[in-house]
Amino acid sequence: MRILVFGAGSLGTLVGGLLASVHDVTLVARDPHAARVSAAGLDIVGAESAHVSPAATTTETGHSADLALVTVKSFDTAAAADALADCDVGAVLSLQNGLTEETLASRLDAPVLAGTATYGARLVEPGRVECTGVGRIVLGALDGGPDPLAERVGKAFRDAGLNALVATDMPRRRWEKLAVNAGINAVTALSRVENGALRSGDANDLAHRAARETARVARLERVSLPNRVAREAVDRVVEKTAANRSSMLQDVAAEKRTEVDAINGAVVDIAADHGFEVPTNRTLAALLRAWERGAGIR
Ligand SMILES: NC(=O)C1=CN([C@@H]2O[C@H](COP(=O)(O)OP(=O)(O)OC[C@H]3O[C@@H](n4cnc5c(N)ncnc54)[C@H](O)[C@@H]3O)[C@@H](O)[C@H]2O)C=CC1
Ligand SMILES: CC(C)(CO)C(=O)C(=O)O
Repeated sequence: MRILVFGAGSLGTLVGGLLASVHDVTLVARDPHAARVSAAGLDIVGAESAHVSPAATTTETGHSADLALVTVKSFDTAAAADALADCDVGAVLSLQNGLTEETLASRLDAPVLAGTATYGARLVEPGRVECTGVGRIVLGALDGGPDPLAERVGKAFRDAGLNALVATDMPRRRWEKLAVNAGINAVTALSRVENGALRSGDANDLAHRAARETARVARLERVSLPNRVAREAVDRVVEKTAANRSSMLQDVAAEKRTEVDAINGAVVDIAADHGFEVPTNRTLAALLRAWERGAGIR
């Protein structure tokens, strides 16, 4: 399969690099990473290890591929979609956090698949990516149901040794992941704690409230996600990732823009479309945006 990875930073480089053992992969990245991969190949280290040689370029448009993986941060999704609109791609799959597929689908002709990724990835230096945890990629039709295209993509991922599952209930899975991110990311980022600090007490209560509101908005969107399931998902992920610093905490620590708009912000916006108020998500989003403005990155 000819696969274009749009936005090869940490996750895109890891997944694209693993896919390159079997498929024809092109990483769209920024220099010096793109130049280094072109010149000397890519080292994958950590929980996965390989040396592979995908193509790498900073050119964003004019590509032709069977599949485009979108792995930019959520706030770069619209720009990525506009660049992909000037490519010839058979399908698009987002592995991003937050609700980004709608942005892609509204700007692109190609079918857009939904995806979630729990692999851990860190770009250590140009040309070198660390797999910090072997997770799973789940993908499927954006509106749910069986999908032959998703099956082909899932097989292509498994052929390259990736742990990939094709699911027929992506709407529920996306909203459950959103509830987990809405509950964990903002709370850990604002209080500067590891995920495990959300096991109990006020922080656990706050994470549950954000997740419960997200589940309620999911149901307004006709996605069946009971409050209990969302709360339990938060607790399960907190337990499993207790020693992790959430991606949003890492962004705040590095004084980088966060994905709050596509997580708590998306919950607020979609709730508002239904005339519904989500005070916990609104407060978390407002605090993070205030921090971003104060840090001069918004
Ligand atoms: N890193 C991880 O372990 C995981 C990340 N995710 C999600 O995956 C998405 C990506 O995360 P990361 O890889 O960590 O972020 P990242 O910031 O390391 O990678 C994004 C890359 O896209 C590049 N980019 C943006 N616009 C571009 C353009 N127009 N042309 C070329 N390159 C462009 C940036 O330079 C950056 O290197 C996020 O939504 C994140 O939440 C999900 C699961 C795990
Ligand atoms: C699941 C969780 C919360 C793990 O840290 C995550 O997705 C993130 O940090 O963005």
